Amino acid sequence: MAHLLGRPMRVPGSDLTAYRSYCVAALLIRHKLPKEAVVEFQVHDWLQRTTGTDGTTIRLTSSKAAGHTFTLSQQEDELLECYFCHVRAEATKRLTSEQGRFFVDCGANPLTNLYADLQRLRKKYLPQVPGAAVDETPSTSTGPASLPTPPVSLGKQWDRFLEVFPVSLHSAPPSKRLCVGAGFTAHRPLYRKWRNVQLLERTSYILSQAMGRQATQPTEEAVRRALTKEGWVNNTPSVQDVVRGWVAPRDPPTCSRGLIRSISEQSWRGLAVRDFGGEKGKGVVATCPMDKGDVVCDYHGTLISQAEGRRREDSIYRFFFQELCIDASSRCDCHPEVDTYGRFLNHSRKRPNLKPKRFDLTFPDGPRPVLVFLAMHNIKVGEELLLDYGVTRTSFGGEGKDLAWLDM
Ligand SMILES: C[S@@+](CC[C@H](N)C(=O)[O-])C[C@H]1O[C@@H](n2cnc3c(N)ncnc32)[C@H](O)[C@@H]1O
Repeated sequence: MAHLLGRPMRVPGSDLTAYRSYCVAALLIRHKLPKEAVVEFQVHDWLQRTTGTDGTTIRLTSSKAAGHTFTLSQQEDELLECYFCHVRAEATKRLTSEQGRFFVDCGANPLTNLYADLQRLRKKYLPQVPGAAVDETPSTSTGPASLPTPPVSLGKQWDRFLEVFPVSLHSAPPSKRLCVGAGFTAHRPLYRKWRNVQLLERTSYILSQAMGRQATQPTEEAVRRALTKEGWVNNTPSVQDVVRGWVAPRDPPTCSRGLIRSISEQSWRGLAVRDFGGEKGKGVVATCPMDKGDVVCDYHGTLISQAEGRRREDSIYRFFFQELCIDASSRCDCHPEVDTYGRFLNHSRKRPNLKPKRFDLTFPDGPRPVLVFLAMHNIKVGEELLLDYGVTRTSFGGEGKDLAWLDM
């Protein structure tokens, strides 16, 4: 599915375990990480990579390596991105809680024997993949400060490349002449990455076309028809890759016990807080594909009456619904160590993908209403989760303020 290391590798598929392990191994070897640290990567730390700093920066949060940061090379970035979007997303789809697991096996268990995996992989892949050798030269570094960093800031270049040459389903990749003309002298990795992104978009588009309304696994014939209709000549996903890319929809969360647990433990899966910078600040993005109707997370805070909510000091973190208000201005007493997701959800009037819904649930300490957000349609990995706040300028103190974001 993705073209990595200069030749196509099938992801996901029968070699899923091997592929996943390859990603992990590449990282471990390059950065000499203790495997415990890797297993304890936090999902949102990983996602900080998208904030546009130099390349992809990962921060470790485990007790042994807390505060340890390193930067990925472009190849590692691609490997990890593919692992994250396809392999991990598929493996963790049915988990109710990710529990901070980052590298997981096909059963979504944290990886434990990474080096043994690596040995098998080297035998399996390296003879077939010229130039894919993982750099195992012992590092001269003695600590986090001297870990290797890539020579060029591809993260930044990639952001700019995308602005100049946006990826769409039908566009042709930019030619070398165009790339060089636009100032991208080291254009090859950017070009390859551009094609990978388009391939992924095309795969998921064809899947959506071929699946039909029942969202059942499409037949090869249906995929072939959908591909023929598009008439793409290059960078076309194979029929088999599209079919393999299908993931069974999850059961709708009718079980209130599951919902109560997710709320009580704040164990929402497939979410990450991302800092968009500027006035927008933080927001929440999907790290797993979500299906229409999924409960994404709750709005967690102190439940008070509307009247009390209005009396409280002006805060952007109050959510009013029906006769109630949830105040999430500060961290809640029940999860003082967690930044809960709901309070970071940004607004969109024109393209919301979440809608709020009230449930009246009976918790161990008694009944109470909760406010959760449901996916309005299927959501892709990396998509920002947005809801229509349903507010006007006057709700935010009215004229004089720059509230252009309310119209987005
Ligand atoms: C509940 S907070 C959302 C999280 C917030 N972005 C943060 O970093 O804490 C609501 C505030 O986020 C900002 N915001 C929400 N949606 C936005 C958007 N689409 N564009 C820019 N800013 C937005 C506004 O400042 C708003 O008052």
